[in-house]
Amino acid sequence: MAVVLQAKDAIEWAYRGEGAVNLILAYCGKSPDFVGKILRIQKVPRNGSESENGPSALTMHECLVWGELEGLISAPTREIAEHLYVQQVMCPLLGSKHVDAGIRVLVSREFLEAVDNKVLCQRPSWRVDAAKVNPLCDSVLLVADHSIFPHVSGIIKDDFCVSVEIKPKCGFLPISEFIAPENAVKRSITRFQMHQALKLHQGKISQISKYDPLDFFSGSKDRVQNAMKSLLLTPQNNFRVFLNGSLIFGGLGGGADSTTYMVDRAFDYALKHVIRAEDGMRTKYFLELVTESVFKSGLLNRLLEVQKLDIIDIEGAIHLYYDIVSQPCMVCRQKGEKERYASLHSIPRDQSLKIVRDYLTSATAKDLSMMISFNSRENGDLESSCSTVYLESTNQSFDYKASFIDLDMKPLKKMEYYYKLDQQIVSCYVQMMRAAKEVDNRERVKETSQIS
Ligand SMILES: O=P(O)(O)O[C@@H]1[C@@H](OP(=O)(O)O)[C@H](OP(=O)(O)O)[C@H](O)[C@H](OP(=O)(O)O)[C@H]1OP(=O)(O)O
Ligand SMILES: Nc1ncnc2c1ncn2[C@@H]1O[C@H](COP(=O)(O)OP(=O)(O)OP(=O)(O)O)[C@@H](O)[C@H]1O
Ligand SMILES: [Zn+2]
Repeated sequence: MAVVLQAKDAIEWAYRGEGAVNLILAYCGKSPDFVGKILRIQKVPRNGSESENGPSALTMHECLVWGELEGLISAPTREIAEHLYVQQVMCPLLGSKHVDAGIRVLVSREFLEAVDNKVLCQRPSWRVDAAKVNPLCDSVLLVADHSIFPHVSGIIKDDFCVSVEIKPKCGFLPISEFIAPENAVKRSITRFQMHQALKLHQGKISQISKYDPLDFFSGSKDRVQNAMKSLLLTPQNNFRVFLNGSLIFGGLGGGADSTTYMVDRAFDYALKHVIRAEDGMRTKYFLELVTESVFKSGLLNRLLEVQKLDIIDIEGAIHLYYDIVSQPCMVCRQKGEKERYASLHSIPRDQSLKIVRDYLTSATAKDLSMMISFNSRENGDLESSCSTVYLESTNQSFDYKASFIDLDMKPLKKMEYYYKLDQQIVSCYVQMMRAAKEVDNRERVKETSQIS
């Protein structure tokens, strides 16, 4: 008999965090069906009406793009279609060992309302203002809790588990021939770095991140280590650390400017049950441990391949989008350069569909996060289904498990937004660089005139 979570069950679920689209609850009860799991519950924007945002299946054009997936066209709701997407697209690409697609659990409206009320005071206020739990969902996702350590028997071991969450963002520079000459900077500066300038300008962050995705994906241990140090200095929504499921570093509830993290000594101290080292040294060794496991897992090579399914950049893919939705191409119209993109507008439909499908898959891969959980291996621990990593600095071995989370399908209609955002990011960056150069020049002129 299928379980349907009721209002009374809400007490056993505690707020864990959230992103823009989903609310995450961790199980704190005793039912073996739920121990070690989280619930991923869809939210709905407060400014949208319930019926507009209630469960609906894919659009007609999305069915064209994703129609080859088994059961997709007949999927009665978007949630079911998205679940199929994770199972059939993202799992094979990223490796089923690293993805828990989860199972759908039925919920009553009363359960969703009870949860919404219960977690209200724990959520960041700007997230509360933006969205609430979608009361119209009839099911939610039950997924493994990657912030605690899984064990062979399914039983959670009674010791310390530390886990990191990293949102690496796009790890390569585009080389598409369709990038307009005025946007050539995209070939040499990462989208992440340029986006930082826009976020700063919009007041979404107070400081530019020191993190460079190219370091993280470089394949060089020193550069990965560098990326880890930068994440520690400016975590934003790219870096979090949990101890036994509780956040000990990084911002709760996502968002770009996280400031609610432990700093320096407190974080170092919190690691004392995990990293055997003197005060002040644990953070450094912990970063070494993460670097080592990121390296050993080979996860980034795989992720980069999926990100690189975006071969012609949004500046190319947008033209195919307009063909798929049978609308006049707004970009060609706006640019008045029809000839330049004529080759794109004349490719066979099945190829357009594949390129856009790959673009959207890549968009998921550019936005997902990875979680790596660690459990110290004691001498007596013989049996382990996990990979192990050795931390030379402290002479400790750890079991670790690496997983990807947030593998949502990106809506096809977001293509227009992606194009606009891309142009906005580049133009803001170019303007900021120009302004910085002018200031620089003025200072130089001033210095020269002072000397002479
Ligand atoms: O466009 P980006 O790179 O800002 O990515 C968005 C993320 O912003 P950030 O990583 O902070 O820059 C954004 O993250 P936050 O809400 O800022 O934590 C979302 O992940 C968004 O995806 P979706 O709309 O929830 O499906 C993300 O949108 P997608 O581009 O992945 O659709
Ligand atoms: N399986 C999991 N195990 C442990 N923690 C998780 C899991 N899934 C999500 N979380 C936590 O909840 C947070 C929000 O989850 P998620 O990224 O899935 O939300 P989202 O709304 O889809 O995000 P986005 O804003 O990127 O669209 C994550 O950053 C992570 O800290
Ligand atoms: Zn066009």
